Amino acid sequence: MTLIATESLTKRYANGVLALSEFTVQVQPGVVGLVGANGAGKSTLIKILLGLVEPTAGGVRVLGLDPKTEAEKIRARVGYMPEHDTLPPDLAAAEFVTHMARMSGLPKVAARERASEALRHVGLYEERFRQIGGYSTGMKQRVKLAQALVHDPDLLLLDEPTNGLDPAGRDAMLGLIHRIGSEFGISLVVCSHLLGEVERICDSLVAIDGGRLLRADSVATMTTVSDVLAVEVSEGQPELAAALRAQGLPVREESHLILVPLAGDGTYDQIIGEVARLDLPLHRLDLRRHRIAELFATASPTGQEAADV
Ligand SMILES: Nc1ncnc2c1ncn2[C@@H]1O[C@H](COP(=O)(O)OP(=O)(O)OP(=O)(O)O)[C@@H](O)[C@H]1O
Repeated sequence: MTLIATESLTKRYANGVLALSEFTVQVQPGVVGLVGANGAGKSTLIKILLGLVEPTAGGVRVLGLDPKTEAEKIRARVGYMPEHDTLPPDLAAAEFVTHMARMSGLPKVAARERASEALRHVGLYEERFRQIGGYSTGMKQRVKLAQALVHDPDLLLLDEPTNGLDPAGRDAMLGLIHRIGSEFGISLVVCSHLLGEVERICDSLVAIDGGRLLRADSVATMTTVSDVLAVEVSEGQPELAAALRAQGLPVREESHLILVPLAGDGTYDQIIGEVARLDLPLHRLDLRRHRIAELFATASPTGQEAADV
């Protein structure tokens, strides 16, 4: 079944801001990245999917349901992890997540059990009776994830789940998201302006720019091999680049890589020949993959921000 389908979805806020414009997309189950710069319209889309914000025009379906008339059914099957910290500092994580389970309609005992289970999944089982106010940012993010998971949803919507985390916290959160997708079989939509993160954990990607759909495709398709060779040597990069230029190759350098457009097998031979002649340690010589960031390179300046990371 299609996870999310929108048809010419448009949202204009009361202040005149056009947050989404004629946005049409079909998203299949899996781990889906929703990427775009700040202000691109990601949160607006999430809120429309949950029935929290009404679209100005157009159609939308989540798990085949209409958020306008079936918001309650959607919330029973969808978990939402908001971007900002909305957690009650005076409650223990176990109390809060149990409360959220009760709000989803679970009976008392089942709610308590499911809360413990969800907190165990996110790695907070041992700390579950401590007050949330004393938690680190990473632990708070995990409480937000546990409350989104507690009613065993079919779909999780995560808004910037790695916000405010240090590199180790980010890695842990991304690992957790990946595990939820692969082990629990739950579909996830992960909102992010960090393309590298999305590339790492998502099966497919919806790119949004200025409220418009830029592209929706599988990550594998977007990162197919290009016709540019990437050459990496651990020393002597300037000498090698100069030698290849002297051979007439249109060489470009990008940090530790020399990039050479492939023009038949001869290009490989020319590069290997020069590496051998200069006696340089060759680390890498292969066709470069397209990167998701390239998507935004030709988009508007707002998209550029997303392409920078
Ligand atoms: N309640 C609102 N009233 C008026 N304008 C809004 C409202 N919410 C969002 N906007 C505007 O709509 C546009 C899209 O915002 P949105 O929050 O959906 O983007 P986003 O991609 O989620 O960005 P971010 O990552 O910064 O949250 C922005 O210009 C924003 O200022």
